[in-house]
Amino acid sequence: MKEIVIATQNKGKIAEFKQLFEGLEVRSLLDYPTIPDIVEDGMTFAENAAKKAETLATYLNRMVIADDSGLQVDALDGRPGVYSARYAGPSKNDIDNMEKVLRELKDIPSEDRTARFICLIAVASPNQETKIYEGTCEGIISNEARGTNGFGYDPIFYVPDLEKTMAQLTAEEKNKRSHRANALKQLLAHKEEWSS
Ligand SMILES: O=P(O)(O)OP(=O)(O)OP(=O)(O)OC[C@H]1O[C@@H](n2cnc3c(O)ncnc32)[C@H](O)[C@@H]1O
Ligand SMILES: [Mg+2]
Repeated sequence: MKEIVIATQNKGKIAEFKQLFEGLEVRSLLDYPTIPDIVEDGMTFAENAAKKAETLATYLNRMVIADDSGLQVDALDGRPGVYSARYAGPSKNDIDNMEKVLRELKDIPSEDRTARFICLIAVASPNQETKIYEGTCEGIISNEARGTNGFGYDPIFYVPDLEKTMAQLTAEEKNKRSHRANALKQLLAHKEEWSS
């Protein structure tokens, strides 16, 4: 395998997958601008990941992977969850999304600000059953945004054992422990299930 296609338009994810799949050519939806938007109308990360991977796999007639991911905050009953990208509205603005979470947690003490990132990676190939792998990463929602690395909710996601937010980690540090890295480890550990 020389090339991997990932059904995502998210530049933050693409940059991480390029590092995680070191040595492989990584292509994404940004390389296929004529493909219509894939509507993420699933109730779960798994459904959305499968839909993104299967849509592009059918279109390109080849194996494609997709990542559906998000933030789950315990004090918010799991929100933003599958709505993470559009939590503060359809413009998918990271700052607005973080501000909304911080506002909703305003009166919540740090011991009750537990949260996790979740990533579901789907592998789809024409005429084959889609396989799904999961990774998580535990943390605490900080009181303010800190750091400029990464993307999405990284500046408000505090990693207790490193005493930094995810956005204060280098790409290498994030890629050692992230939900995406953990899902990818599962995918690679079960290669026999999807490679043919
Ligand atoms: O669907 P694609 O095109 O892959 O891009 P997207 O940004 O819409 O991606 P999702 O539908 O999977 O939504 C995931 C959202 O969850 C957040 N998120 C996911 N992984 C993250 C990470 O590693 N760090 C911070 N936030 C993350 C971020 O807000 C993403 O936009
Ligand atoms: Mg999306």
